[in-house]
Amino acid sequence: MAFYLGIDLGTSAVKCILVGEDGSVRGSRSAEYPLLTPHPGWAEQHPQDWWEASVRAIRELLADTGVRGEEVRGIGLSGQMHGSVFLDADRNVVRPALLWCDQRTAAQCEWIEETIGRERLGRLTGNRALTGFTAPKIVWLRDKEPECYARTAHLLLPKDYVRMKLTGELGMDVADASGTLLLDVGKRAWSREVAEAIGIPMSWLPPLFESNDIAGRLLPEAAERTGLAARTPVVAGGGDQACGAVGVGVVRNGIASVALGTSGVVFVHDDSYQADPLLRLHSFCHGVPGRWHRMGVMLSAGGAFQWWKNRFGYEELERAAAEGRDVYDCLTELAASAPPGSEGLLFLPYLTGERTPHPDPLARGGFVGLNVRHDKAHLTRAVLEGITFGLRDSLELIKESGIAITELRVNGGGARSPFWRQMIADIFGYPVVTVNSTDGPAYGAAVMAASGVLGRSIESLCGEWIKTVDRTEPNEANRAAYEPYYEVYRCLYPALRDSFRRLSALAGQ
Ligand SMILES: Nc1ncnc2c1ncn2[C@@H]1O[C@H](COP(=O)(O)OP(=O)(O)O)[C@@H](O)[C@H]1O
Ligand SMILES: O=C(CO)[C@@H](O)[C@H](O)COP(=O)(O)O
Repeated sequence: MAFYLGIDLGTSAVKCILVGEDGSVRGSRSAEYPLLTPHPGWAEQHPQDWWEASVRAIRELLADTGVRGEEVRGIGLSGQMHGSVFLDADRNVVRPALLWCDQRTAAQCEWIEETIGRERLGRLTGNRALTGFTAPKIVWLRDKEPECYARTAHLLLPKDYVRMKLTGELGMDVADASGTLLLDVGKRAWSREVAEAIGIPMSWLPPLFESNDIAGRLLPEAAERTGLAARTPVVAGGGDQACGAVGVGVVRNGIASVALGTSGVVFVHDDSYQADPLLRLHSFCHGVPGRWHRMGVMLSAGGAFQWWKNRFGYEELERAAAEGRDVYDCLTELAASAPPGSEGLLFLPYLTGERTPHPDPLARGGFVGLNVRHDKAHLTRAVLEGITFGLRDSLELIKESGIAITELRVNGGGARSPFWRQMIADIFGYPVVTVNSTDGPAYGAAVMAASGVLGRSIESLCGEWIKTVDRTEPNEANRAAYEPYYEVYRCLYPALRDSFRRLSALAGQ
């Protein structure tokens, strides 16, 4: 049988899956790597760690499944977006990569918008300068580490580094390149005008591909390390949001997806290029050739729930260990014992700053409305509700743009929870659908590989391989109960914005 390997280079781990030619998943394997936070608000990783973890996960996956290297006919890559991999002329890593969730570049974003002009930047790239994006990271390097800047000769995004180790080739797909702020998203080509305006050498920017283009073939040394066959085709792949959307079949107008990973994303497909006139949503190329998408991105969605579990979920951790259950399931069970609205308690999930709809690295979290009746169940439910209200903000921007949505498909770790899926259906007011492929971005990367190797369209493979398995309808009583809470939630950030700034200054952040 022929198999396609999907590699998703996440923020905490790389996940590799093998998909058979009928679309079924034969097996998956993950390998973790550390996240470095040398200063508050900074987030870095060593590209070499990504490569070593990928080698380990692929080897173990082949051993677990008994699939032979020669049976893998194509490889596709998905990855955390925006991270800056700086390479010297010999393709050695110059310094650890700055990641999508790194917040150090507020001054550089301001400088870029002043230098180019926000309106002109929007016209050229479809987007604003946001702290997570790649171009501000390059400007930061020039400002703060001029020796590293002087040694740099090539720029890649995280998964492109792994592809370079697999194939020896430099390259980037237009979906992931959209998050650099250096791409003319409408034309699917580098924007010389932007690069020159902010002084980024065009020679640093690699060749561009569509996600299902074959961007190289496996090197003999990479074949030896991974157990795959030399010369196996490797497609360009895409950023994890585009791959995740393909992985749940969001490849035509009308279907939106909600990704509950560390970040939280509401994603809609666009047949043609449509930038958000006010630049509140990200407007990017899709992983489907000749298609685009818009999305709103929350920085801490699943990440805020993970924080709650790590800091306050010790009883549930113990119970989960004793009963052989998932700690998140114990926490959602606890949350379900409080009513919608958590009896007057709201949670703001901006624990690592925010992007959509409040592009503010200094935004912070909080519980508002606490009273003596509240216990851990209320607080846990409020955390999930606050994250979901934050995602609803992105949905509202999408609706304001006139995009008609008929169905929401969920992916990411949070989508495993039926309780959270019901909450999304109730707060968003749309049916929430899960599909047979639960491996999200890694599955989308495998679809891209099959598309490139077989010469079939991504849409037709999605149509054949991806099926609905569960549908959660909104509960009208809950929906009505949530609505007034959402109205209050929306007022909180504007009211607290200045206090967040003062608190960040007091904490030296
Ligand atoms: N059973 C579950 N119930 C609810 N949320 C969950 C569950 N399992 C995982 N999660 C959430 O999903 C997040 C991880 O999602 P994942 O897609 O693996 O993230 P990433 O790719 O960013 O590492 C966790 O931080 C947690 O918030
Ligand atoms: O910054 C973005 C999208 O713009 C994030 O989606 C990152 O690409 C990684 O997110 P997780 O998959 O780790 O949540």
